[in-house]
Amino acid sequence: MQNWRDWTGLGSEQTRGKKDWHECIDYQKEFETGILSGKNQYLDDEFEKTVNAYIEQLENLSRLIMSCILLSLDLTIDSNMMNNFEDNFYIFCQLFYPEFPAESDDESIGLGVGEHTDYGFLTMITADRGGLEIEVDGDWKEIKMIDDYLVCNIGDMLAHWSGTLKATPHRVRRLKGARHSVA
Ligand SMILES: O=C(O)CCC(=O)C(=O)O
Ligand SMILES: [Fe+2]
Repeated sequence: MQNWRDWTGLGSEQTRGKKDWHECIDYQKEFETGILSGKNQYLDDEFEKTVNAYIEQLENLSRLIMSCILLSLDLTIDSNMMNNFEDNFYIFCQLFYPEFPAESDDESIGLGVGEHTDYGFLTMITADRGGLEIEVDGDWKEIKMIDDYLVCNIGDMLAHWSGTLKATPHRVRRLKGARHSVA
């Protein structure tokens, strides 16, 4: 494991004391020095190009969404305001959820991902099938995954920074069959 830029095995991540039933590979914005320094690890050069092209698109989309959110908060968008979002940080996760073992009575295992809010500003999710649920007024609602669409969740930092927006509580339920997502 190099500064969390690596593979995390099944059950190594926990939410609320329960093992999450997924494995993941994390990539982060790279820094030369400091606590977040470290290099991402890619399968090969071609894969590195693909991942970075996708991340660049997500960064552009995030800035666009942030400018819409600023407008909705009645904030004047000037270049100073948007500069705050130039020097960004991201974590890009490829997640694999294997089929949940039907017979398992292991109480240490929770869900695909247990209930949580993300700690960042925005999270963009795409997946090859459903399973993601968000909490609305105390009920869990399944999010339908639609081809060519992304799900965008508000994270703790944006909730705190805006003072009015709410971070989206979400989870991934136990699944029959495998699921892949990127977030
Ligand atoms: O796989 C998903 O749909 C969501 C993953 C997630 O909540 C996370 O990585 O924080
Ligand atoms: Fe999340």
